[in-house]
Amino acid sequence: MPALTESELIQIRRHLHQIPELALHETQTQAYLEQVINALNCPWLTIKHVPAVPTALLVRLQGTAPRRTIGYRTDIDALPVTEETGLPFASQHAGVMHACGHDIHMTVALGVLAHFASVQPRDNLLFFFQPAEEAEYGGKRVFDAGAFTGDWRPDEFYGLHDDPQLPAGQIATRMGTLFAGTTEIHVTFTGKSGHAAFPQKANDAIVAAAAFVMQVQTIVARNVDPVRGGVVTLGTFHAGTIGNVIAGSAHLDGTIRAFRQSDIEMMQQRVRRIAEGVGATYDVQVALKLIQGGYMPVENAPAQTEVLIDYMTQAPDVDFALVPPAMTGEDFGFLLQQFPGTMVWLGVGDPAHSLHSAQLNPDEAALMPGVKAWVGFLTARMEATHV
Ligand SMILES: CC(=O)N[C@@H](CCC[C@H](N)C(=O)O)C(=O)O
Repeated sequence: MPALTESELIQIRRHLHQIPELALHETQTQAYLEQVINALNCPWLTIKHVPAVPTALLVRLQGTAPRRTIGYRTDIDALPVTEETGLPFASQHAGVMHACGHDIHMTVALGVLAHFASVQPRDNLLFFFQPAEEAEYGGKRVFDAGAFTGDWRPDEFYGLHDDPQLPAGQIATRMGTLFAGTTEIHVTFTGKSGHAAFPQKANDAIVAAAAFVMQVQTIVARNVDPVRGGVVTLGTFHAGTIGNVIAGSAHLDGTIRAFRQSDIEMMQQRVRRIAEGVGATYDVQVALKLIQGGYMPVENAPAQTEVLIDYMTQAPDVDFALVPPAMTGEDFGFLLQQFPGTMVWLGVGDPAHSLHSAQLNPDEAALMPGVKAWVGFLTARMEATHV
């Protein structure tokens, strides 16, 4: 049974692109992945489901002479973004889009899996199709459900994320920290609604929330070591119904980011203190939730990353670059705390658009080089005598 051709990869990617689903709701995506995997008809392949996280999918390939189990993880969820690409294969799910390129990630994973379903690997391979990367920390949920135990325990774990700023097909990573750790901010300020003409009879939640927005900007400016950096972004602000009614409540969502866990904890503490201060100053009630879940900093493990960089640098058909760390988050950071391994970027050549853009249009020319780089690396890794 042959591995997937470039046109088959493109067909798969376009199908996945049309059926994006939000975190923990990836039922159609999971069914399609299983359909493609079952069609491989591979006798050394086993599929496992995780009842506690029903949209997760684990696939194990039995090795011929295994000395270890090598894990490869891809995320499968999408974002609440309304697609604006105008592509003929654009999202068919209103308000949901693969705006972070997880359709590309899944397709590369299927390409690698299909190769080792046609050429039995020497070591065992574990493919993890992970729900809920953008929110709800699916990697940690599946780990906590005990899915990575016994024969399903990887000795090392690898994964990729696409990067529109890099040329299509380029692989890029670094030793040490690749991505930030993050914490979601969810906060509601509750005051008292009333007539716009009588502010003295009401308590304006928008004014309190606006003060919060401005004050948290001081965290990066005044509390974080400027050499290390950090991010506090509030991405939503919902309040009020009409211009002549004072809003009784305001809800905001955002994210805290830094490369060190100690900085993240300090920033969480500052957000908490500022929210409490705003509550006291403006006499509003504050309901604050800070959720880190599994979004730990993504730390590439020294031994595996050195081997990977050596391979990618020397492989004649791999375009490889060393890159600085980025403030993107990834719950693969949690899995890399449990199992040593490496995350890389895969360039998808769309520099006009960032990840999470409604117009993101990754170049499909990245698919085959992505598959080949991983097949080459995993094959070399399985031939190596050292662990
Ligand atoms: C690669 C990527 O874009 N990941 C997301 C992860 C989000 C984590 C969490 N929901 C948060 O918002 O902090 C990212 O936004 O970086």
